[in-house]
Amino acid sequence: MPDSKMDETKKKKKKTAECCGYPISIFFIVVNEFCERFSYYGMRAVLVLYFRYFLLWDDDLATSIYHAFVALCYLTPILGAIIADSWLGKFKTIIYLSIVYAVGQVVMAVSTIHDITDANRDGTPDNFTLHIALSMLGLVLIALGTGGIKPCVAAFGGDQFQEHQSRQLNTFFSVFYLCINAGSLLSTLITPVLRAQECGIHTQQQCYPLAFGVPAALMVVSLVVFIAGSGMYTKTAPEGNIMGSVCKCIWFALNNRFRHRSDIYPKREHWMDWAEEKYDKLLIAQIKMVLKVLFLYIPLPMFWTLFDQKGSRWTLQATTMTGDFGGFVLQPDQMQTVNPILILTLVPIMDRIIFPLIKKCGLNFSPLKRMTVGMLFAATAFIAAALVQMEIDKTLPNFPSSSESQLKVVNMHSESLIVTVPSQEPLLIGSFEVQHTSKHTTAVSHWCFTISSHVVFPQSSPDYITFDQQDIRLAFNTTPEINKDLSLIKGSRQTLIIPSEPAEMYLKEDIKSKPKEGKNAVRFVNGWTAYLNITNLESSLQPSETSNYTLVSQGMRKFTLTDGIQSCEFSRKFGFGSSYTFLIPSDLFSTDCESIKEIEDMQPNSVHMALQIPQYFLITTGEVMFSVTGLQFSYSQAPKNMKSVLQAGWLCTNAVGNIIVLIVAELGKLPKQWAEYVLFASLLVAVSIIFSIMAYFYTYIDPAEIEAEILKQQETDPDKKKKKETLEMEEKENEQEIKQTKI
Ligand SMILES: CC(C)C[C@H](NC(=O)[C@@H](N)Cc1ccccc1)C(=O)O
Repeated sequence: MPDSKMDETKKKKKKTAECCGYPISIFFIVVNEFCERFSYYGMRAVLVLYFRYFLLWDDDLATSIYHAFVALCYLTPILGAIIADSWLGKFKTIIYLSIVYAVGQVVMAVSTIHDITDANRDGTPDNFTLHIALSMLGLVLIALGTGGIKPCVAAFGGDQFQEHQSRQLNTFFSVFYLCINAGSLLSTLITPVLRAQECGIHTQQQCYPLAFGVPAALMVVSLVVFIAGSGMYTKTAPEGNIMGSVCKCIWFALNNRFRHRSDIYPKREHWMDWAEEKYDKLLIAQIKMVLKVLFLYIPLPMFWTLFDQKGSRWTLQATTMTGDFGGFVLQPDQMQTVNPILILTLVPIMDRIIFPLIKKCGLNFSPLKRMTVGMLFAATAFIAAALVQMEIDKTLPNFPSSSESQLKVVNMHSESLIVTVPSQEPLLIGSFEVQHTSKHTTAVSHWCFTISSHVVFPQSSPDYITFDQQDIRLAFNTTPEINKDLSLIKGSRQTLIIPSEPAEMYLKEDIKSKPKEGKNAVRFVNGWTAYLNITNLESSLQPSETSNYTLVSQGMRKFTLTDGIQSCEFSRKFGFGSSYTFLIPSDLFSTDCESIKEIEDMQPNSVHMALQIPQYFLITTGEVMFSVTGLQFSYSQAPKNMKSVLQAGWLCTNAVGNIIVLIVAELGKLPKQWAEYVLFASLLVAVSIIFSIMAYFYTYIDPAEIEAEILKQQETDPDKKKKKETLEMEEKENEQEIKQTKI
């Protein structure tokens, strides 16, 4: 950096106003970060639902595009850092990219207004292509904006501190992290509520425009707050195409080293020293500092691979648990908010109590040691998750394997039936009609058998049944006896519905995994003599017909049944993750829906979501030790002109971690979820051991000190002094020439 520029920066630094030892400009930066994170996490909280229920994409497409977007948000920091450090400087980069970001949020919000293409006013968009195109454009702009400014804001915040404020500088990164989490916590709580409102010009629909509009407004506020602090910032000027110079310098060093590979040339201390012939000592020293830190970052993505699974695997785990906390009910995806809540409590506890206590005990808990311990905490969190999973597995239904089928028989005929199936005791199934006095007694039997290859029972056997692979024969004691060949689906659960006319029996496939998002799957079998309309069902039910499953949320749910003339209401309280088949009898209306019987296809979740709190506590403790320290470390170990670049390198470890999650999800899982958790925990322990060895060999530096020393050396070095004087003379001559041409 030319001396004149350094002096300028120093002079500007002296002028900064302070409050309680902190530069006042910091206030604008942390408020800006709070609003920006509100905007980002608020939009993210409703994004998958928008894909799924507005654009009507299937689950796979919705989750893939969502993860691709998140990964892009952590890859674009490189671009932002290059623009900031080489061209515009951090201040201008933050302003320009924030504008791009705010425009992206507005485009996204506009894309969610169904009325803009709903010409026939049926409540659904008529031109999905336009909505998709707008939302994709919005997302690309958002990814560019959020990722682009991310490395600049943290580094710009650090730049506001002067040399005597090193203690405050460390606290700044903690406060910065608190703001991130306060913003994300509020938005993840608020935006889903906004989405649940109804709004629209022609028809009332879920209010996505409000859910995306509020984050857009917050991004505009974030930009305004940042600009408001403009007069108070310390702005370090960019030093031309620094990334270009770095790449050229590395290339030259590698080339030069290769050309001088013979033993006759004396060895140099570092391979970058082979650039000395052409490049400034200062630049070489700065590159060495950056490369040393980047090398240390190689194992870090593994931490994020585990950390990012709390948004996917752990939320899925929560869907198999119950969230009834007595006074309030927590939805599975709301469990994630435990992370920012814990951050808000753990960061001050660590900063004020734990770390000072460790220091008092005389232990050197250096940044890299903290990061290693953070990784180990994350690994333990996954062990805790595995233990919870084992508890859940005990309560899960015994689903058939791929070579098995499970069959349940429901008798809605007016008399009891004896059903015989291969290798089973004949079953006496009470008539639906005669058992309705006891509401919860079900006319059902449920058993499991393995479909083996062709088996022939002796012809003389009284209950002879032949089944060939998945084909089975059932015999009923009706007169005349009914024999029915049925084809079962392997790896599936099915119900044989025997209606009032047994010969018309049919198979209906049952739910074979826990319903999504902790919801409950319900279906009805119509034993009433005419068609029935039931609220929440897609279409009306013909006599003897069984509806498809429909999902209902936890809590008291009411269903109205009507045949067009009479109607009655049926209410039931649901827990989490259950499944029921409701049998509608022929005396439905005379008993005012009281005679409806239920069959529990799948019992409600019984393991409580509170059991996930230890794993959240462990991973968040790990996050505070790893992520807050990493942010601080990346700033403190970076040379002045590459602060944003190193922040971007740090964020890149997160992007790689996210990509690993995507690959793992694609490759498939281990048969047992708990085993996968243990595998990830073991991998992270192995990686943290490698990292601790690498950290052992790392020497902490003060980049500013090294830079100042090299500059001083260069001042006194006659060769360099001469070079500098010639350079300055050349510059002056150039300026004069330009002036003359203007005249
Ligand atoms: C992890 C990021 C690189 C850093 C930071 N994220 C957090 O601080 C998370 N604890 C935020 C969060 C909020 C809600 C649900 C999960 C995570 C960031 O976003 O900058």
